Amino acid sequence: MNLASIPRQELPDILRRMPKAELHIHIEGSLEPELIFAMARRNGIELPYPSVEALRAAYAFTDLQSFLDIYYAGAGVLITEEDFFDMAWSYLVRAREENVIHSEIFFDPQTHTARGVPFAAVINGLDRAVRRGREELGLSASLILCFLRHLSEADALATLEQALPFRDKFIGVGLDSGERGNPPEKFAAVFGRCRELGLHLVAHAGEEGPARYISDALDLLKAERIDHGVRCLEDPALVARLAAEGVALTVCPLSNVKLKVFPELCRHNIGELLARGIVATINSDDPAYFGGYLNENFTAIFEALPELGAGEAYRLARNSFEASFVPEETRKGWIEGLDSFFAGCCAR
Ligand code: HPA
Ligand SMILES: [Zn+2]
Repeated sequence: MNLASIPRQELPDILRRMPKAELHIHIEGSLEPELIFAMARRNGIELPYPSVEALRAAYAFTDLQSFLDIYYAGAGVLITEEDFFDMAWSYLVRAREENVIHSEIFFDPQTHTARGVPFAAVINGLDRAVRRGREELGLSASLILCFLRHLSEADALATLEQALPFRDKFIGVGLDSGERGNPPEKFAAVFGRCRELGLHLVAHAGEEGPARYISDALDLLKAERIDHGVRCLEDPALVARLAAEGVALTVCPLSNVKLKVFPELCRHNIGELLARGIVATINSDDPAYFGGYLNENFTAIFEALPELGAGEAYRLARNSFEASFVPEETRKGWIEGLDSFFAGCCAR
């Protein structure tokens, strides 16, 4: 397969059409302003914004915390099982249109249970959408429960207890929310317990927090993947370790620019991460808030970085399958499908 023979102008179309997995999407971050207004109306909730446009105009973030404030406020319209179903279904339909064939979806139960929404309403709504997605869209999807790191470990442990009766409805746990001042070690005990339970483990680290949080997430939490992780380049020994151990990073280019992790897309380090042999992937994070779903993240970053070509497109899609939590056989089948897709592109 001579990927170098593929002309650069064909890349946007190839990026959109190629099969891929998404491994870093917060389902609450897929809640579009239109859906926020529809749910507020049907649940009798008054929003502090007069219109969809006014709400969208408020999406001018200066950092992670300024985003989280508005993201948690938006999630306040989610009340019933139906709301959680509708949110997830709308994401899955969109993902299918973008040729996402597998998605590992984060959800933040504490954002909802703290408001009195039953845990069962959250997970049953999401699970119903995931199952319908498999059946009707042919899209493989699973759920990852995230603990909010600005809350206590005791709160995370209590959330895990609430989740255990639904153990078959999620495949792993993650760690999200404000990173600064909430280091991985704060959650070592709850991650230890999740590990004993056979859950997959991931953690946000090295988005706003230092490179040290990435190594601590690996050593103290035994995280199998790192969400974001882009600040690893500040520590050359860590970069060598990530590459040698094949630790995947779920990178989110549009999110990184909106939250000022990088000043502009053309300054993003995804090209360098790949060049150093890191298993990097592209993801949307919170697409309703950051200006694009998965394909928009791909096309925008490829347009911004001249060092990304067809070889990198193939590598990123392949990494997304290799880093996914599906059985080896499934992964192999998807990679064969990807190989045929790219062989077709070379032959044209
Ligand atoms: O990018 C993120 N970082 C931390 N917490 C989050 N919750 C939703 N998106 C994010
Ligand atoms: Zn995230």
